[in-house]
Amino acid sequence: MTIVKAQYEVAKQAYGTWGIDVDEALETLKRVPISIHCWQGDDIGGFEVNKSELSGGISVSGNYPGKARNVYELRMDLEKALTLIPGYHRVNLHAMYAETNGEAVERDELEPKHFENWVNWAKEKGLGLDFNPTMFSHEKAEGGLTLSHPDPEIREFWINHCMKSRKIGEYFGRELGTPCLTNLWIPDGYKDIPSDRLTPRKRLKESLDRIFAEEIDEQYNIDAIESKLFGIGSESFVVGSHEFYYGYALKNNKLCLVDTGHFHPTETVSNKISSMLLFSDKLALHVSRPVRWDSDHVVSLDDELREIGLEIVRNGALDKVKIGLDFFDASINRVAAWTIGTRNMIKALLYALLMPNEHLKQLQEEGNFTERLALMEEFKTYPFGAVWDYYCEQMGVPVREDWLTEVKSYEEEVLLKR
Ligand SMILES: C[C@H](O)[C@H](O)[C@@H](O)C(=O)CO
Ligand SMILES: [Mn+2]
Repeated sequence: MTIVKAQYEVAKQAYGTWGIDVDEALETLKRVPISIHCWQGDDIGGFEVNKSELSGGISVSGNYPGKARNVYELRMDLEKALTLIPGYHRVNLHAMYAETNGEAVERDELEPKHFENWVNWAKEKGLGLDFNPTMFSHEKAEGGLTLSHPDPEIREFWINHCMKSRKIGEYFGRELGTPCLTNLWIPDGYKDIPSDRLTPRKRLKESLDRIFAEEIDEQYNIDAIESKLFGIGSESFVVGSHEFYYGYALKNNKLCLVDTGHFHPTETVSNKISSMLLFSDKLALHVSRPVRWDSDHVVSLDDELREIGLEIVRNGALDKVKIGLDFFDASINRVAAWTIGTRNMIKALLYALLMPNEHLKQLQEEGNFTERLALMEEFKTYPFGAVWDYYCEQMGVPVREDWLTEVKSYEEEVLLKR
């Protein structure tokens, strides 16, 4: 028996005394896909022929060597990261990762054929794909407005891009046998206090109605809309606020996507999940780590991440919440960034699966807050790490920090030669 297995057996006993079936928890965990965002690998550059500077009020800092310079390198780096992350996952693409054979193809002309290589790759690797229209880093988004722009021609361009994106999502879903989540995030907003909040919101609503007019089978494509409180350059007003999209999603049967960095600094997404799920069947997450602002730091196993995991698990929502990641750090090795952030997300789910959730709920119902707090605290030092290590071993990925050795060799052999 390996040490990892021996420690696992001890952990199993500890959790077993609380009626927690650890083997079953691992079986459940195996079936939860995380949508890994491709854009960590190239600092949200994309590979368009007529590529523009990053815009839309999002920003990446750092110049760690080895970023992917083309789609082949990006896929290669993703493959490396996937060998270090336990489980079966998805990759989340943006329209700006289209492959157009050196030809400049405008975003409103993108088609499934421009993503054929991604689909073939996903088939080969057994991955699902998710998608996003790219509504920034483009001359037509320079003023910070897209679907709510006062100019109908500009709106038309972005409406068409979104309609094309849904068709690409449908293609992914059809080809891969797992529905693609096509998520729409737009940067639209104003730096300073607006004199009219309603008109841009009316225009955004009309644009969305046009984009979603065509019914697409949810077996293939599921639409999501992502809100935001503020961005760089849209500090005072964002057209697509949470209330706006939540209202739209409820009325039009769309998925609301909540990004953990898109709220007021003291407002938590973990506290929204139960409310939102009382009114919608599904919701989507962009798990990020805002440090004082929507800074998109690599996800850490902090209190909020654990709380998100707990809210999903204890409310029986593992198949209702589509978990995606959204962070980008160019100051560290990018393959390591994916590995750290994704492993942490999975750890948070495992942590939640190993809690005596029903018992804790019961204590709360009984008003026994002393025992509720005592147990929640004691479980923080239960041998969760031993179960995690065993999961990694069982899934054929490096245990504990062993993955770092692999990232270091990959850095020397591949990344530093770029
Ligand atoms: C690149 C992503 O689409 C982007 O990060 C968006 O999801 C977001 O969160 C913007 O702040
Ligand atoms: Mn996001």
